[in-house]
Amino acid sequence: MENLNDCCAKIKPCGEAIFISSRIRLARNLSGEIFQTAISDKGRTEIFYRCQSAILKMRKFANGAYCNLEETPPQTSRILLEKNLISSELEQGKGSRGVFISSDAAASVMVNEEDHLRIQVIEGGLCLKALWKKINSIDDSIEKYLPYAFSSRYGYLTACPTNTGTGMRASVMMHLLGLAMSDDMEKITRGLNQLGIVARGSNGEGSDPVGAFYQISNQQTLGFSEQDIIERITNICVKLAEFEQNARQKMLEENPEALFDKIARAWAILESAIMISTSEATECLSALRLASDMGFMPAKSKILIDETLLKIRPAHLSEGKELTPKMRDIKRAAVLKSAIKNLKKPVFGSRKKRA
Ligand SMILES: Nc1ncnc2c1ncn2[C@@H]1O[C@H](COP(=O)(O)OP(=O)(O)OP(=O)(O)O)[C@@H](O)[C@H]1O
Repeated sequence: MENLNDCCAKIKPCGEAIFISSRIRLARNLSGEIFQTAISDKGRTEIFYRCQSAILKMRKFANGAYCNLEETPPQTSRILLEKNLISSELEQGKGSRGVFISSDAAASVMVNEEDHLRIQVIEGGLCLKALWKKINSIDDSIEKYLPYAFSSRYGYLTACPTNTGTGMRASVMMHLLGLAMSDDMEKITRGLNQLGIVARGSNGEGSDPVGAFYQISNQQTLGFSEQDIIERITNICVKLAEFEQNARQKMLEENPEALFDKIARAWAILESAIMISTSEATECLSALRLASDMGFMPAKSKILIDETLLKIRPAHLSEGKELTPKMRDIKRAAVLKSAIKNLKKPVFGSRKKRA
């Protein structure tokens, strides 16, 4: 089995433009077993070991890394959370629970989260169709060893009824700063809800869309096939990206001063702050991301910007040390100052015709 840190190091931001990353997760439970919400500690531990033995029969997980969250220091589990390898529900949960990470770090299986199993795959860009093939094959392999709770009428049975059916959430993380700056996101979010789609913040359920990073995913899992859901989310995300491009273009034509001011201020803050919070830093980096997309900074700046967005998050910043919030804010400002030195300052005179 691989070392957890080496495995995590394989996760690298890829500097995509509007479509940052795609994710599919499947919620699965073992047939005849009590759901997490009502199970005893002993029952939870038994489920954990049953799942562990099945998952480790697959080479990609046996050669990957494994983390038992009951025995893991919070600094390590926070790193896994910040890398999106686990959810906050698993991180904050109690009792026997853990995560198995594949050798390429692109797939992970959480055990004893809200459901007995939460299988997930993540990749950069808009690629839900390819991810579906991948996760479907992982799901089939696990099912060879673990019989799933399944009803021919309802589909996969889950701890929360909102996941029953396919048990699938397909999501795309998008950078929608143009729409957010034009105050259109509230209207769009309402429209999406009417279509059974939800726009969450970048940290998932209940999180704020700091920096206009939105995660677009399906709300409905019952009555549709997996392919239908994937096609629907893909089409909607393509449409949203079109709206975003239009919002950027409109801003440039009708109110360039506001756009340039936002970017210039972001640069100035990152260059000179003495202490800075994660959310303020994320907002500023988000503005530079937009500058890079719109041709005011080199396109390749996005790789460094995305790496920095991860580096400034609390657990990554602390590097295993106990830092107070103030110490973190001071260190974050220093990290940003040095990152900025490797970027070209935005120039507003020259730009590509269209982002
Ligand atoms: N497209 C994506 N790219 C990268 N990370 C993602 C993406 N979608 C979700 N995530 C991450 O996955 C984690 C869980 O997200 P979320 O809470 O929305 O879903 P869930 O736990 O699968 O669903 P549910 O709310 O139904 O239990 C979060 O940390 C979130 O940042």
